Amino acid sequence: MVKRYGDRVAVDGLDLDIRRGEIFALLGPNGAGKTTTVEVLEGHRTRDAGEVRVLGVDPARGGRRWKAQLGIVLQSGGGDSQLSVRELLQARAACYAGPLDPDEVLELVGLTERAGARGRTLSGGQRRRLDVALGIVGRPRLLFLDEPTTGFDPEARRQFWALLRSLRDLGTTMLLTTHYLDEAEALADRVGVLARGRLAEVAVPTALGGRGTAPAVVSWTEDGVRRTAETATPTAFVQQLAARFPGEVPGLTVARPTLEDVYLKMIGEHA
Ligand SMILES: Nc1ncnc2c1ncn2[C@@H]1O[C@H](COP(=O)(O)OP(=O)(O)OP(=O)(O)O)[C@@H](O)[C@H]1O
Repeated sequence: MVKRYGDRVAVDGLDLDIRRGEIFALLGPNGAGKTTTVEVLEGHRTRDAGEVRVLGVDPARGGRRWKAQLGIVLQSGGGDSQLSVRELLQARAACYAGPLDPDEVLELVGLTERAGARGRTLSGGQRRRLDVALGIVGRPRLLFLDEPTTGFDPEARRQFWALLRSLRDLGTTMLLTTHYLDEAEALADRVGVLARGRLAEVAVPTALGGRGTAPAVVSWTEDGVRRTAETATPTAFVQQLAARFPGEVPGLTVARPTLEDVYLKMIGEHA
């Protein structure tokens, strides 16, 4: 898929398959083309070239029945309304042929106690939950989430992850964009890294950038100095190291590259 804005190529030959029932995280620096990609898939933007199918349909030609199978979690859709949380959700549910029960959705996103509150009196995290509730009440087969947990406190983020996992268990396919690599690691079945409108790599989070086979870094403190060594056989290395010390090896850690490490390296190479 190709998308240009004037002479600027925002998406440059993207080739991507998202599997039914998976959570796919699209990563990439600001301006990499994530939002543009998602908007083309949603049918909100036209593309300049390439073939795109979403639930078997070209988004440029998708009709109402196709649209009704998509859920889109926008950045704060209902937050400013005078309507109550329940009324907003009931109004949205009425747009669909086979919606979920609005009260069950409130329960699922943890907003039951705020059902009577006006949208604008919700906290930031509660608004985001409402955004998700609005996105899923139509029982979508495919859910798009654009940076869903921005502004969440750590506990709310964990709860939100659990919510997305339970949606996956119900069979919902999800495409999310995020700048939080821990979020991608915790949630995604696969991640794709976009850099300058091109896909640098698609992999399961534990294998991205050769992470699964990368050497381990062993660190310890010896004679008051912090030492590190890279090794493909950390177990043998630590055994030898342990033999040199009478008890515990001071400050011992064994680490593999984090998702953030490989991501930053990948982005650097594609800059
Ligand atoms: N409507 C537009 N008109 C012109 N250029 C645009 C438009 N929308 C996006 N762009 C450009 O296209 C490129 C990709 O933007 P896009 O918003 O898709 O990136 P992104 O990966 O979602 O970034 P972010 O992480 O900041 O949300 C950027 O260079 C951006 O300036």
